Amino acid sequence: MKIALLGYGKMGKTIEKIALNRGHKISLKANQTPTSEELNAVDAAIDFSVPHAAFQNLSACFKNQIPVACGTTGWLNQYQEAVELCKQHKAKFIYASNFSLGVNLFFELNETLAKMMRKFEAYQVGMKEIHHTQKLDAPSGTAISLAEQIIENSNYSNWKHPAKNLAKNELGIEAERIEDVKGTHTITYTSEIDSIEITHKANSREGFALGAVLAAEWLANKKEPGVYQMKDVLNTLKS
Ligand SMILES: NC(=O)c1ccc[n+]([C@@H]2O[C@H](COP(=O)([O-])OP(=O)(O)OC[C@H]3O[C@@H](n4cnc5c(N)ncnc54)[C@H](O)[C@@H]3O)[C@@H](O)[C@H]2O)c1
Ligand SMILES: O=C(O)C1=N[C@H](C(=O)O)CCC1
Repeated sequence: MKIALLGYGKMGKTIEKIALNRGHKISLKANQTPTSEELNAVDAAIDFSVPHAAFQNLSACFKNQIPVACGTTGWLNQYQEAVELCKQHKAKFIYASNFSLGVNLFFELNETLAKMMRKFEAYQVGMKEIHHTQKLDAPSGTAISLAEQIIENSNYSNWKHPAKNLAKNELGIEAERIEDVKGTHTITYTSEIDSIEITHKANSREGFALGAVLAAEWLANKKEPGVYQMKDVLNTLKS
């Protein structure tokens, strides 16, 4: 299929390699919001741009009914508005804070662990994410997704970054920036007696890129318009 890459930076370039290997054509590489004319020449769009541009790029896709997979983080204050606009235009949309298979398995592990630990009040939960120094947002989108899963399955009521002066029901998220780190997320349950820790470490950007291409393929083949999740894509691949 013909793909538009909205954002041709580190991720856009990695996605291009994976998409070409899977037989797709990159018809547009844009570092600005695409025009309707540009969008109407493609079958699907993949947005890995910058936080302040994501909503505008998505709106352009929805208005032209171009299926769009969005991996850009740091714009979630406009997510509900994007959902409404997508529905209004009967478009197809997936946002994932993390498209990699490994992190999506880690999400399942995180949810299960949170459910297991819910009744053990002696344990405090902490979260830390580490990314490269060019990252614009903190905490990472993945850390926010992980925190939301824990909050849904525990007595924590909200997350806080930076993780300072935490109230009893606040889950602290620490963020560190180190040259060239692709993405590491650690969740720790600590009591006076011991600690339980789970970590996901991305060794390259290829996992994110493959997941995004799979999501764009899935959306382009999907008949029904709607707002979908990476879970829907992975469930289809499993069956
Ligand atoms: N969901 C995931 O799996 C996942 C994985 C990695 C990165 N990300 C996110 O993807 C985004 C991009 O990451 P990156 O490492 O490629 O960043 P990057 O800075 O290397 O690339 C971003 C690109 O977007 C371009 N850009 C600026 N304004 C634009 C606009 N209006 N329209 C389109 N493009 C525009 C920039 O010129 C740049 O080339 C970030 O938000 C990051 O957090 C998500
Ligand atoms: O490199 C980035 O930037 C990443 N962003 C996503 C996030 O914010 O969670 C996914 C991991 C890499």
